[in-house]
Amino acid sequence: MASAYKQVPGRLETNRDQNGVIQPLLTDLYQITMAYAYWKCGKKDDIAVFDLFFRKNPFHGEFTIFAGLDECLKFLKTFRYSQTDIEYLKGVLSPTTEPEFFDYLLDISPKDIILYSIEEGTVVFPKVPLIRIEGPLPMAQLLETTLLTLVNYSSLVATNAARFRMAAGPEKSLLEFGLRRAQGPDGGLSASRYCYIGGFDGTSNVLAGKLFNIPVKGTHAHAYVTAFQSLEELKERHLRRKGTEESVDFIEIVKSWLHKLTNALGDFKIGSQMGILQQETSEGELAAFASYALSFPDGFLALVDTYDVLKSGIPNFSAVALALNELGYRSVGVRLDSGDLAYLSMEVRRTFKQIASTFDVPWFTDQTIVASNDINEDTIHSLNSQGHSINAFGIGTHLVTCQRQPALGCVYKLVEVNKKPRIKLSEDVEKVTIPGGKALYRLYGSDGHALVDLIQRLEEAPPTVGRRVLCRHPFQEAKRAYVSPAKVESLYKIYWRDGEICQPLPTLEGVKQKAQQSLANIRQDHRRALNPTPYKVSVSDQLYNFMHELWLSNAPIGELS
Ligand SMILES: Nc1ncnc2c1ncn2[C@@H]1O[C@H](COP(=O)(O)OP(=O)(O)OP(=O)(O)O)[C@@H](O)[C@H]1O
Ligand SMILES: O=P(O)(O)OC[C@H]1O[C@H](OP(=O)(O)OP(=O)(O)O)[C@H](O)[C@@H]1O
Ligand SMILES: O=C(O)c1cccnc1
Ligand SMILES: [Mg+2]
Repeated sequence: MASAYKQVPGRLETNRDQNGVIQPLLTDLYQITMAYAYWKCGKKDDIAVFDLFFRKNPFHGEFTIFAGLDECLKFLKTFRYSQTDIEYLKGVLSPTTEPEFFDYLLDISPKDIILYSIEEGTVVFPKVPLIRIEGPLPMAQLLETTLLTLVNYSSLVATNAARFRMAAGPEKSLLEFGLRRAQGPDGGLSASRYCYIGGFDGTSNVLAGKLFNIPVKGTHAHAYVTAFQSLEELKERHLRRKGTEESVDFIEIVKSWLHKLTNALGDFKIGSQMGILQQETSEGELAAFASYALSFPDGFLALVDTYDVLKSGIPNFSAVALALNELGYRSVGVRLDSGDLAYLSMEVRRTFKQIASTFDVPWFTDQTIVASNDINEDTIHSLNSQGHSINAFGIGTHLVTCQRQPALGCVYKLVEVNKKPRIKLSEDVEKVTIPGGKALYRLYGSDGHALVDLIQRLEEAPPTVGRRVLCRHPFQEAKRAYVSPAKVESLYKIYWRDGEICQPLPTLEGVKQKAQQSLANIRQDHRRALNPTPYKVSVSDQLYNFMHELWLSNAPIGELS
């Protein structure tokens, strides 16, 4: 896998990686057949404008995080058909294809393309072009599928991650555990990268950590626990007292702590049982925990649900943690991977508190409780309403597969050719495109929150602070409002021109921060999980009239008989 990623040396980017699978042939065949037909009928130098946008926010929500731009730009930077690509295409296209077309393809590059885009990480809304591509029609057409594949899943999973973050709140640690359940290795890598942008703190995916500089984190699996049956199996039993050369028999200390715990907490009602009883703990589990602690005395975190969380996992974990403490090490906590996570986390916390006061180890109360097991956004909301004591969530399947909505419907539509606007009509009004190249502004109210996104024609003067501007619903005539913005933000920048990236690109960390800031700028009611308020996306009066005139002139008048 690592070799699928290659270093891309660049003027503005250093140490950035590009996924080797992203190349000009990673597209749909029809892009190439259309390019041929454009070329053959004399349209190769026509100048086209395409908009990339989506029509509906995912997950019954009212916002989306725009992601994938960095990869789109790297795709432009490396876009070249290789000799073997051309040989392959010669075998795929019809034998009647003129040979000069293949010379044209061999030579083609995005040097005459201009790419305008919203900044990666920005909160975006339906109908708003996220990216605008201007340039020779065949080249602009050839970019469609690849740009869509780079933006669609990235934005979807970043949005999903942002929703999990909002559900969990800013204090909880969120770890992405999805690689094993993702849609293939590339889906897994993309998920790790874009979940980080959306607000996760780390991933268990080691390659993602290396490639994208994301913190890698993890615990251990049930296999590690079931690999042990008794303390006798442990070949290594010794641990150094922290900061000294003194080596002591750690296993003896662990055993004595289990004794102390069962003596002291014999009457402590934990769950439905009357106390911690040594005969109910699993010795194999104790051996697994002790041996893991010997390997990671400063980072000990145990998976406690293999046999019975309250009767075995927690007593065994506590014995090992207190033995570590006796030698100067601080354990980290536990992971719960089954059962009622609200109830168990509360019982575990209560037990930690009791142990903390019984043995005068106040820090023990705050040992980390990680929860995992098929967690989705609703589970987190439900846990919040029940009350729980979980500090960190490990989330895989539902996060990376975006179970609630597996695709964001981003599309790429032609809106202008040779300065002449194009409109795509549809029975479904929502599918009618907004013609021509457009400018985009986010207008803010005096409380600092975004009020509306305003799309204008390029030749219009930008809205200005304090000056009333008419914002119209793009399709419903009666829906319109005046806005006097307290702040106006122009959302497009040119990222690609003259064959190179022409903006400094933020780091992944920068994009992550942008996402959080941008989310904070929209009102809470747009962000809430249940029945959020739609954010307004409007067009200027001039654009409204322009598009509706074009609509009428393109819609054939029927004849009834
Ligand atoms: N308190 C809770 N409130 C709501 N959902 C919960 C709560 N606790 C756990 N869950 C969720 O309920 C589901 C329980 O799934 P399931 O019954 O398959 O697992 P389990 O029996 O606990 O564990 P396993 O089968 O993995 O041993 C999981 O999706 C989990 O995230
Ligand atoms: O549940 P997810 O959100 O996908 O999170 C990832 C899961 O991966 C591991 O399970 P494992 O593969 O060991 O299988 P399990 O379901 O039997 O625990 C881990 O214990 C989590 O439960
Ligand atoms: O580190 C973990 O606990 C982990 C990693 C991947 C999947 N499930 C759990
Ligand atoms: Mg599991």
